Amino acid sequence: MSNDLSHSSTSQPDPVTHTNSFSSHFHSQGLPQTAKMTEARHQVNFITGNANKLSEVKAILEPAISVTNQSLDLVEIQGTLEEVTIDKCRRAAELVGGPVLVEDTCLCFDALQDLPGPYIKWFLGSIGHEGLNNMLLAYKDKGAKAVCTFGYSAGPGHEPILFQGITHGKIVPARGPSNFGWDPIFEYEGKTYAEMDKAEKNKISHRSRALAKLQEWFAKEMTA
Ligand SMILES: O=P(O)(O)OP(=O)(O)OP(=O)(O)OC[C@H]1O[C@@H](n2cnc3c(O)ncnc32)[C@H](O)[C@@H]1O
Ligand SMILES: [Mg+2]
Repeated sequence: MSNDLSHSSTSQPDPVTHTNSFSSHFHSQGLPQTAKMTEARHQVNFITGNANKLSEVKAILEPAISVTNQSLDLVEIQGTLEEVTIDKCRRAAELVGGPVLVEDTCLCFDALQDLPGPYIKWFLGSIGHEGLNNMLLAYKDKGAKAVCTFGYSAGPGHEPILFQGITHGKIVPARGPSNFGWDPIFEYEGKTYAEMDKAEKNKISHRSRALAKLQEWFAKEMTA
């Protein structure tokens, strides 16, 4: 795929186990001391293999926060979207040996109790836009949530902090260019994401809503 930044698989550490409830990871619930940033204040190292995600994150965060990127092939566990992001973030921090930002995107169908959710990549790859529409044929309700969950870790051993953004829309037959994932079948206020220009999508997207929370947190950290 042209938007895939992955080059090769990287050896993975053993899975990290944790006992904390993920709700304590959300930034709105207080900042753990361990999350204080040091020299990485105006910079994040975004670990993703997805070039489209990277370009949206850069468009939204830069120039205030500079974004570097490493494309690592991170294992993604099964679980809730928060569990997936927390685990991904811990693995990334271990592999990189420093501060990291990761992100996991879910597409949740209201009629299907939020499935495919974190497994949307595999559904999209297997059955495509038409198949995803067909999954909802039996239901009147075509509502869907695009959910973006960023995880920031100050480094190995530092608990991830989560920033989540949600945009409600509906699933429609594909309209617009097929450059980025399921953009052509996710409609928000009459336009699919794919029919919007980049700036328009970045104003209302699940990703920009999550990044607004990250920016707010960074701003507080810088004045702390
Ligand atoms: O390396 P990572 O960051 O994990 O990148 P990825 O492409 O594997 O991404 P995810 O694991 O988060 O899987 C999400 C799927 O949804 C797609 N996707 C993510 N954000 C999207 C957006 O804003 N619009 C359309 N499709 C999107 C993406 O291409 C994947 O198929
Ligand atoms: Mg992925």
